[in-house]
Amino acid sequence: MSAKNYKIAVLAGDGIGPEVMCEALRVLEALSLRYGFGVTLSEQYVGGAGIDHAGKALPDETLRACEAADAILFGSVGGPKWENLPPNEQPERGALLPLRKHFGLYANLRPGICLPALTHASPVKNELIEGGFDILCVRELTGGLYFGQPRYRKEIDGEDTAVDTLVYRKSEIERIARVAFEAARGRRNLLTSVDKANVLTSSILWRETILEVAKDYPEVEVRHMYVDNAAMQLVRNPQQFDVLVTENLFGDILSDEMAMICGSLGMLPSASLCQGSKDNGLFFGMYEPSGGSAPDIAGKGIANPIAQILSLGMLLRYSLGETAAANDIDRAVRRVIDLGYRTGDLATGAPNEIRVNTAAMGDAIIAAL
Ligand SMILES: NC(=O)C1=CN([C@@H]2O[C@H](COP(=O)(O)OP(=O)(O)OC[C@H]3O[C@@H](n4cnc5c(N)ncnc54)[C@H](O)[C@@H]3O)[C@@H](O)[C@H]2O)C=CC1
Ligand SMILES: CC(C)CC(=O)C(=O)O
Ligand SMILES: [Mg+2]
Repeated sequence: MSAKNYKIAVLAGDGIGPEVMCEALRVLEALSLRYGFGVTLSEQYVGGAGIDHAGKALPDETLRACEAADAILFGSVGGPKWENLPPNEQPERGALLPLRKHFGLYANLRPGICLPALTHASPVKNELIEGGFDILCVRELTGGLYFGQPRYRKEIDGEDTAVDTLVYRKSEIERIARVAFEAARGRRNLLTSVDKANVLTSSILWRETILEVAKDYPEVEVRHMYVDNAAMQLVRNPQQFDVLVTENLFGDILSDEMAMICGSLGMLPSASLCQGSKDNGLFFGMYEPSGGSAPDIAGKGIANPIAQILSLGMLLRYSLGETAAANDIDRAVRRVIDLGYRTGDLATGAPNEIRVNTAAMGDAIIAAL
């Protein structure tokens, strides 16, 4: 039994964020009792909630709480209420991206696991994914189009014109490549690097750098794939992938596709980790579902809390080193899915399904821990 006390900044955010966060915190409480570790939560406003309560998307107090924490558990931000604000004040550009940049969270791990019992919830033909599949998307998170400068909108030659810049430094590609190769080494030793090297100069550098880093990992087979083909191959034959590494925008898009072929965006967690590890092999990180605030279902109590709960599992594993507790979460989620528990996003109408809302899915997972 450990006698540790961990500090976690909890940023539930907007839309379904608070609803799914509530279930993750109940799971955390159950695990802290089971394993005897203490948790001090600092619950803070972020995103639209930050704007409404403190006048900006990332209030100073929220940032300070994150800086003081061992890890950040994040919900989601954004929604129609705030989308007409100036772009840099909106929840996404005013809070989420600055948090990623501030903490240098360049390595975004998105595990897309299609559990065998969920193949029927996937839009992919079932004969193509019999037995499920397991893909790890390693997305570069602090570079590329989302951060590149210059970025502006102004009148040029009498016409309203907008510019975003896709820029990557070699060192940024190299460090994400190493994360991906290390991950592949512990899995099926297969790395697919996704780029657009037939068109983009940044992708040519990306591909060259991947090949250079590959020399340090001779046991890992490297495949290169253009992003348009990758989008198609994911629905044609997802089982061909093991680890997939790609730049920020491509990873954003492909990971939503990956989530859906696993059954639902509500299943896909994520870990965003910073450079290097603490002395003990653990990382500072921010953990959040891969999806957004889902305004279309927010406030109804029907969102799937699994992505948030699995994100908590990643936090326990990568930032706190509470491996047994993390394993309990993964096992419990598999068990409730095997037992037939389904929120609306996963339901197919099969006779053995037990339709549940957000809270009841939380109850089922806690009971299965
Ligand atoms: N990390 C974050 O905070 C992110 C925020 N956003 C923001 O979220 C807002 C909505 O964006 P959308 O493009 O609609 O994407 P979204 O990911 O919020 O929703 C897409 C679809 O997936 C469904 N969905 C997502 N999570 C679900 C869950 N846990 N359970 C059941 N269904 C779920 C939604 O109901 C919707 O039909 C926008 O303001 C966007 O900028 C989007 C992505 C990530
Ligand atoms: C606002 C976006 C950059 C967030 C997003 O879509 C993501 O992280 O997947
Ligand atoms: Mg996204």
